[in-house]
Amino acid sequence: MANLPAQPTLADLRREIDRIDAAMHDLLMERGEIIDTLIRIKNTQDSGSAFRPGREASMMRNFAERHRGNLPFDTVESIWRVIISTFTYVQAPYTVHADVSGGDAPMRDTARFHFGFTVPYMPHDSAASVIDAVARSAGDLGVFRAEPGRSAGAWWTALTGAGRPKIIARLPFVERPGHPAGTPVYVISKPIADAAVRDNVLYALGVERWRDGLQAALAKVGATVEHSAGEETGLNLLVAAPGAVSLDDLYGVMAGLGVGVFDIEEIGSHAARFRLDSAKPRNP
Ligand SMILES: O=C(O)C(=O)C[C@]1(C(=O)O)C=C[C@@H](O)C=C1
Repeated sequence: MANLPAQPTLADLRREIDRIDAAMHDLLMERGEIIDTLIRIKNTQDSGSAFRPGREASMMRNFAERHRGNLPFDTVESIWRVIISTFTYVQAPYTVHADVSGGDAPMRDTARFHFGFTVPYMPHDSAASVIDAVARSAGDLGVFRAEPGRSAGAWWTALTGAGRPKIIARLPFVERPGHPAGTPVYVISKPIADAAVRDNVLYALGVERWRDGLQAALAKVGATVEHSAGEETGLNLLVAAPGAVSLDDLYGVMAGLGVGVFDIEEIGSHAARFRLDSAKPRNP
């Protein structure tokens, strides 16, 4: 407000708004020049994907922590999600494939909020079809609803095996009551070696059957059952555990319960969720 007289006119204020808008536009174009150099440094074209979920999570955390004033944080988050996702796309074009078997509207809102409109959105009628599309692509992303019971079948078992797509993020990074695109989703991509954030690790756990006390026993090591699906061969679980928990710890939990395990495989990892407890903007 340094350039304004004590009693500004509407024209004075609009001049200031024009000055700020031009500065923001200049800064975004300058950001684009940095991205041009970053493409060479990161060798994005070789790996096929520029997505770095750990970096994105920490950027969003910083914005949530520093935000002040009357602009709703929803707007800040959506603007920067679009900036970051679009600059990811500028580095290496990708499509977002979404499993809309639980409804198209929430997935479309989520995809547009987190990836904007420049990045193509492709709906699929099953998780299997999303995983297949990502597996066949160079650097596409897939999104599934992360809420229990919202996706049919043990879709996560298709993520097992070296070279198969893996979960690389859980969105939104910043959780809060009344989030405008609050549907929690897992994001998958082909494995990106230097992109993994291991705050939370996800496992496909195949057991012979459900056993009372299974959730309580997993909770003792900080693990949770996120999804479960029964099949003729047994029960498939999608288990989330803190990064410090090892495969041996999980085998130990199952052995302690006397539950036979036929498979435990890591199927990805993601950054710890960050909670913003009030959706209201904080005042300066
Ligand atoms: O930091 C990087 O590695 C980038 O590619 C830059 C950038 C960004 O635009 O800020 C874009 C994509 C990544 O997912 C993270 C951040």
